[in-house]
Amino acid sequence: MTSESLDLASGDPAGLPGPVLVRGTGLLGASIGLALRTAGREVLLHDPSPSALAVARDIGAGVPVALDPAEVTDAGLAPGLVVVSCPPDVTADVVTDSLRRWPDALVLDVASVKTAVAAQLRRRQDAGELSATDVSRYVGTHPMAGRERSGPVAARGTLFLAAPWVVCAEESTHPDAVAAARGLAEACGATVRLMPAAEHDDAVALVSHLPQVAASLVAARMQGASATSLELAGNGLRDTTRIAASDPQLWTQILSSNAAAVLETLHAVRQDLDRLIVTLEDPDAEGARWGMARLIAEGNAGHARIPGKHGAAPQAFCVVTVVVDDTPGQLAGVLADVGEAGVNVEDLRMDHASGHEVGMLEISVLPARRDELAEALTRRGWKVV
Ligand SMILES: NC(=O)c1ccc[n+]([C@@H]2O[C@H](COP(=O)([O-])OP(=O)(O)OC[C@H]3O[C@@H](n4cnc5c(N)ncnc54)[C@H](O)[C@@H]3O)[C@@H](O)[C@H]2O)c1
Ligand SMILES: O=C(O)C(=O)C[C@]1(C(=O)O)C=C[C@@H](O)C=C1
Repeated sequence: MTSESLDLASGDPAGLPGPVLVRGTGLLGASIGLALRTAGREVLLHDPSPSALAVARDIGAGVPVALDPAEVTDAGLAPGLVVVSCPPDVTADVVTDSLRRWPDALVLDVASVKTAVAAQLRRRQDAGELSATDVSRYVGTHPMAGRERSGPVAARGTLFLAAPWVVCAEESTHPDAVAAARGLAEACGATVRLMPAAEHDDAVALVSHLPQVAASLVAARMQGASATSLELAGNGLRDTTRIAASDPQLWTQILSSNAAAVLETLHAVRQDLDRLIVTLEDPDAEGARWGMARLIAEGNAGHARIPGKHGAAPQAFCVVTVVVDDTPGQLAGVLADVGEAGVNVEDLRMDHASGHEVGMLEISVLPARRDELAEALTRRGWKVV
């Protein structure tokens, strides 16, 4: 089966079955709850951790409910869709429990690796623990958006805006389950990508799991660094290590359930690393400099292929850097003036120079607008560097 061979129901966020019960109210679950609440949907929450549940409720992600179907049905709150957003290693159990507990509901999960969950459900069907009809009410999904932080405190209702949301339907998946997944993704502002689970897992090994491993490996080298060395750290280190702050428990589960595909990418990286090491062992040897240049150039070529903002073709933006005082209101002031200048902000980041009470605000804009914006901000009294 290929991505194209699926003939699936079209999505309509308005047709998303409700209420939506979110099982697992951490980063993903609470973010989905927030996005759906903003879209005016009814969201029910459940999490075995009372504190995760309470925080999700307090930030407005939904209303906690008991898992007792009779109690929930009596209250008129039987879920039309169950979203399983718990750790990968319990996802198949919670999906199975949801299919059994809510025989009229559609069920989907958001775990980062898809073939493992599908295989566990198939085994349960083969063992007679789930019927084919039960399994047809389930579809595996994966929003390609997240953060390096866990738990509902880190949740954002805007997390999924313009992000791809992969839906891995099988031939046996009921079209209503796919339509519900599409409705959920679109209600959260994401863009649906239909893809077989195996193709998805190979893809994320390369574009998500390898970057995590690379960031962790680079950041791990900093453990033994002296304070003096670390004070020199600039954007190079920060850009390459943001996701090194991710949850070790979550990533152990992700990497181990996609081990074969991740291993393939790591072997390729090892070959490149070995190649580089050889050139550096004797940098003056014939061909060594060319070898180094080739590796960096290969990186240039790979980087140029990474899609830009909103999944559009890669585009080089220009950065206007403004020095702002580290005081309340400065950021809002600069942005208001950018708005006044009529220039669209394509990306934004803020850095703090260590030891100085100022921030460096980097405003990415289309190249054609850079000089105009720099002049407009300078005229308004901002220090543009
Ligand atoms: N973190 C990301 O960037 C990201 C992105 C996309 C998808 N995902 C996937 O989303 C899922 C959740 O990840 P997260 O980052 O929100 O993790 P998280 O640690 O922030 O939240 C997980 C929540 O699940 C709860 N939980 C544990 N066991 C449960 C059970 N049996 N039933 C219901 N809830 C249970 C935990 O108490 C916790 O509140 C994972 O499967 C992950 O692979 C994560
Ligand atoms: O941006 C981040 O912090 C992420 O961790 C996001 C990211 C990714 O690699 O893109 C990480 C794992 C998830 O399964 C999906 C998204």
